[in-house]
Amino acid sequence: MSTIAVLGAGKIGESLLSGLLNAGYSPENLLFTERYQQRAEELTKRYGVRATDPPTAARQADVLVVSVKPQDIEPLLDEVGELVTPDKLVVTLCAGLPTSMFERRFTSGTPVVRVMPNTPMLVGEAMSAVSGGTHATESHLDLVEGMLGSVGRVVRIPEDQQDAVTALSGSGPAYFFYLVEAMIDAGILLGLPRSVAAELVVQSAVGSATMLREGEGHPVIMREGVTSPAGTTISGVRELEKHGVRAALIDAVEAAHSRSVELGAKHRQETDSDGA
Ligand SMILES: NC(=O)C1=CN([C@@H]2O[C@H](COP(=O)(O)OP(=O)(O)OC[C@H]3O[C@@H](n4cnc5c(N)ncnc54)[C@H](OP(=O)(O)O)[C@@H]3O)[C@@H](O)[C@H]2O)C=CC1
Ligand SMILES: O=C(O)[C@@H]1CCC=N1
Repeated sequence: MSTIAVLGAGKIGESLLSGLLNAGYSPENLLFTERYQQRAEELTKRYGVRATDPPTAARQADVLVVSVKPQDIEPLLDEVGELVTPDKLVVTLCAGLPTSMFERRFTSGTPVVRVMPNTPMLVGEAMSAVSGGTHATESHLDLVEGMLGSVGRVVRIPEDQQDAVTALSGSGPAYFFYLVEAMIDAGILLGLPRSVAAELVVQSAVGSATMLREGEGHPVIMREGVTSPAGTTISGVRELEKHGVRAALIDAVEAAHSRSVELGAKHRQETDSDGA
């Protein structure tokens, strides 16, 4: 089995480590790097996975998963760039950053696969979208799809759709959590104990998500099924429309898309000026 190193075990890096262990990956086949010793020790204690430094990870692992913030990418690439050779596979989870930027920094021919996952990976329910760079072959993509398929669902997309995916499913869980948070507040306003409000809202979210995934209908049909003539739901829906919640959600996703494009802009310009 390939050895996988997670470079930057923050929120998504930890979710990946945890998801892979839950899916049956052996701790011996996993490595991670973290900047702070205390965080590294905590993760090793929690997961039994070995911490190391980025150059050692680059030498020892077959698959390098880059999961630092886009703003932190340069120092990491300075540290490992020359050690990354075409026998390795680089998987980047970084929002906005194009595969071409990584390819320029590693030995020529190194395969790079760009992935946008999301944090439900922690519970084996990630949504991940995968795009191959110039040197990624079908077998590299298969390997990445196998790895991410063990922690959720995977789609393959052209790289120019990655900023849209980042805005929709990469950031998406935050919008669902926001909605749940607001609904729990509403329950509290109506006098329900917090724990009861939370249970009611979370189970309603799980039930609705299961219907969306397993049912055959469109979300509009499912919403109509809840909305009785002259009933309670239509009074609530009218308020959502009055407050422009649909437009606000569309604007939110569009703003996240713009930010993803912005995070990659500098690196795309460098690639263009290199004539790559
Ligand atoms: N969170 C999410 O839901 C998702 C995130 N992503 C992408 O994943 C990446 C990480 O995001 P997220 O997990 O939220 O961010 P975090 O800040 O939680 O995680 C990044 C981790 O990398 C560490 N780090 C930074 N530089 C280095 C380095 N040179 N060597 C080792 N470790 C380093 C950071 O340490 P320190 O704490 O010291 O900064 C931090 O622990 C981003 O590029 C983001 O776009 C993609 C999909 C979803
Ligand atoms: O907020 C972010 O930038 C990252 C990318 C997608 C989800 N979290």
